[in-house]
Amino acid sequence: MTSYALHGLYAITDSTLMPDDAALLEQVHAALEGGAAIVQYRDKSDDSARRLRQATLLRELCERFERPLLINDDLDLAVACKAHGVHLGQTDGSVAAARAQLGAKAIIGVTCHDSLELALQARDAGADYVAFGAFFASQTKPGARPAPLSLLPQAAREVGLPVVAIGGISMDNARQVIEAGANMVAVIHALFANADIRHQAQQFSQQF
Ligand SMILES: Cc1ncc(COP(=O)(O)OP(=O)(O)O)c(N)n1
Ligand SMILES: Cc1ncsc1CCOP(=O)(O)O
Ligand SMILES: [Mg+2]
Repeated sequence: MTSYALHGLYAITDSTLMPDDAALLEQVHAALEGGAAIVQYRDKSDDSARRLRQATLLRELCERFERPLLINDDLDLAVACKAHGVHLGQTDGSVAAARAQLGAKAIIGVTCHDSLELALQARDAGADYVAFGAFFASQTKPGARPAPLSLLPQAAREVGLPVVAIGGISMDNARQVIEAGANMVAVIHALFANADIRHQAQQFSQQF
């Protein structure tokens, strides 16, 4: 069981929008000031030294705000940088392995695409939240499998875990997924491509 609130804006980093350490830290700092409840380090590069350095810097920054840092895809990196959790896609490893490595208090999230069945499996395996999407067209991941809004009320009723909505979430549609049952909105482009990240984070956070 985690002691962090799994509710509100879930900010996910993007190495193209944050090309170096300074930009990464400045942009995530602004998102935290604006009220982001959770941060995920998502970096698809194979530069392991940079990944460990940046993840460690972000974990220290998040701790100053008393917010959790999760690592996307990479359990070993999560362990190495002492992150507060990990986000696992369907091919990113098991919840059991993550729990064994990270401990009982870690936050483990699982991608469930458009499938309630995958969410029930993730819950039974010990996940702390489930993530569905893409609900809208995503600039960051244009090929992401679409998910219908009708999944959210079902998931809120049947899974019994906090629910994350992801994929093309913007200030124009965040209310739709929240009203349908999402406890968190995971956002990349509409947050970090904005000229005023702090204000944008405030706007998203105020939707809850
Ligand atoms: C909060 C959250 N939800 C879903 C994802 C997507 O994870 P995955 O399907 O493994 O895809 P990649 O992000 O690894 O491309 C996520 N990262 N975070
Ligand atoms: C990682 C991921 N998984 C489904 S959509 C997506 C990208 C979300 O980014 P954006 O908020 O820019 O659409
Ligand atoms: Mg993944």
